[in-house]
Amino acid sequence: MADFIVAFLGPLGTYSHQAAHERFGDSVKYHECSTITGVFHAIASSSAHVGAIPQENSLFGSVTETYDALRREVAAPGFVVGETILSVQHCLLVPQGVEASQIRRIKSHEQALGQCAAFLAREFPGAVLEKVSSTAGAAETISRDSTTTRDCAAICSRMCVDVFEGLEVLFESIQDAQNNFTRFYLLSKSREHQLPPPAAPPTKALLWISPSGSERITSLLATLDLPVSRLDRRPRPQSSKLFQALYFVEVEETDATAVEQALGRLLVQGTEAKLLGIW
Ligand SMILES: O=C(O)C(=O)C[C@]1(C(=O)O)C=C[C@@H](O)C=C1
Repeated sequence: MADFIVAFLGPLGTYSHQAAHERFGDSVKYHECSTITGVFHAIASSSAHVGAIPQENSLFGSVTETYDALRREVAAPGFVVGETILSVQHCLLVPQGVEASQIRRIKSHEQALGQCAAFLAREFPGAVLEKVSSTAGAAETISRDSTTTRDCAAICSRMCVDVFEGLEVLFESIQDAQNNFTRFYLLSKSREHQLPPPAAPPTKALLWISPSGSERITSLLATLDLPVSRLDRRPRPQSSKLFQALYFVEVEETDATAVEQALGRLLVQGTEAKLLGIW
């Protein structure tokens, strides 16, 4: 298993890193990427066997960058072969010695800023919120600049205090509800790639469907006739029709044969659709 490589949104200390480590442990190699889209590229270029990709948070909802990467990669390799769920507890980290009254800017991933919106409005109503590529990336920046920049904080995991020098925790568990979970897709280059240890028979699947001008998503879902558990809609700007969309459809309590037959029913009637994952 030593040469099984898992890609994640880095640097070390992100929730993606923790989710990957909880799922795969120490027996695999890890490959850091600087963006979520970079994780897709690592899979497509075979730099990694599997990527851990944040898909949905229980407080803030769908991870837009992931759906946009899935949308752009519709023609590229990449297949969801599993999922893993992580409990997310955010901290506010500052350079050592900095007090709350000094903070003017707060950096984090947009998901983390969104999950802490009530805390930020209550404690730091005047602060500038800066979106960066990851929570640990925010911690890395304030650590690197900590001697010169004393008005900046990062929202990230407590683990970042141990990963980056010169930081301390100012507030703990600052997300808008105690129960906060992020679900990650495990993306592989192809359907044939099995996850270690060998997976149980699949019960879930992900497809995209792009209704043409005359098709309605409701009738396409009726044709699909599978137990749909979630539906996400993203724009499809390259199409000729204004506001044309792609629908990401997740189904559960199903099996591979039922999914393939359902997809076949859409394709045979000329609907654009593709299987993006089965696990
Ligand atoms: O920035 C990180 O630490 C990530 O792993 C990304 C991410 C996300 O995109 O949702 C993962 C889990 C948390 O919900 C916050 C951020």
